[in-house]
Amino acid sequence: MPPSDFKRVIAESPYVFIIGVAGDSGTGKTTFTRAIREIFGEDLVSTITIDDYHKYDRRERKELGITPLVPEANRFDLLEEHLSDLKAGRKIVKPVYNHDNGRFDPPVPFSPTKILILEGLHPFITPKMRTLIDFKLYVDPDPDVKRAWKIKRDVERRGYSPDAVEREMEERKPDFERYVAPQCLFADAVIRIAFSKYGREVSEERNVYHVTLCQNKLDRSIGDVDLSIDLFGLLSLSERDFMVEFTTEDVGGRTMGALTFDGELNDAVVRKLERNIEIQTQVEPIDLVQSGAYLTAGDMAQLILAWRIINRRIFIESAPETAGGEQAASAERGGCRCGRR
Ligand SMILES: Nc1ncnc2c1ncn2[C@@H]1O[C@H](COP(=O)(O)OP(=O)(O)OP(=O)(O)O)[C@@H](O)[C@H]1O
Ligand SMILES: O=C(CO)[C@H](O)[C@H](O)COP(=O)(O)O
Repeated sequence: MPPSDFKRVIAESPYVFIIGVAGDSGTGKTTFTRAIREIFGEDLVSTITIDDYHKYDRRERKELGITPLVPEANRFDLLEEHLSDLKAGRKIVKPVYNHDNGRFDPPVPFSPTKILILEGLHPFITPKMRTLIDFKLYVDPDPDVKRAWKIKRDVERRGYSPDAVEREMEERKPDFERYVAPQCLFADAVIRIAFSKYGREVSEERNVYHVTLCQNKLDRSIGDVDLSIDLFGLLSLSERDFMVEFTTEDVGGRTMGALTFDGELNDAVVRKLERNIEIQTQVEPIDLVQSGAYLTAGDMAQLILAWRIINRRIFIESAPETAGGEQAASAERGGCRCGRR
């Protein structure tokens, strides 16, 4: 199938492709799937947050003295049932957890779309969930980045005080290490985020981070989307710092390809990249960057990741029997946390 046909093929196919995004609260799960939502649009993509499958409300968790990170505090049996239904094209009635008041709202009907993003603390926790998910992403910011994002978000949007957020993060840490972090062993891609090597203020003021995308090798490359540009020429023209590096990294005993970006690319580079993608995929220009603005390392990682996910989806179309299989990684590799902590 030529790459330019992929959007139509996905729209017409009965296959429900599930993207699982794992990571702690406020770690960028929604942010890093933005390109996918922008490319395919609301008709084709919907999102389920696993928070909706908490077993207890906030008050009950407090009384029981457990965090939402403990698997028993969640209804994974119901989530498995719902994922199976959605995968088979059936509607579900989904619970709703309300972060504003810490209680459950009435359940809502939810219809399957051709691309379903499942994001939360535990998307890869059970073998059945791992089998149902077609592409697994683990988002892994450095602890200091995670702290800064979480405080900003929870103070500004969820009404907590900075002290309360810090305290909660400390309390959650053991459960995070025990139940959430090991899931990176099952991921097809791991995104690591650190403050920019060009200075923390560059991150805080301009959203520029040092982003590494660790990836499994491709099933089979459709490889025809040429993201290549005359990097040296363009970087020489670039008004701001930008770096790109390719190495390999050990992720829980697996060797993954690691593509790192840091800094910003200016308008000329962005337009050329967008034009390349547009010509080769026939998708609308991906408006990640406003005119005259800069493409950050994080935007770049999103684009590559989006293309990687599309690649996996197309592979399934041509070899459906291989879909949803357990990845090579196994929790038995034991204890390792993405090989870096
Ligand atoms: N790449 C990024 N660059 C800058 N800030 C970011 C980035 N990713 C996340 N953030 C910050 O962290 C906050 C949370 O991000 P996001 O909503 O993507 O996380 P999440 O993991 O989906 O959170 P949750 O599951 O708890 O809703 C954002 O509001 C933003 O302030
Ligand atoms: O880990 C989380 C996922 O976002 C939240 O802490 C969990 O969903 C509970 O939410 P709240 O703190 O609003 O009661």
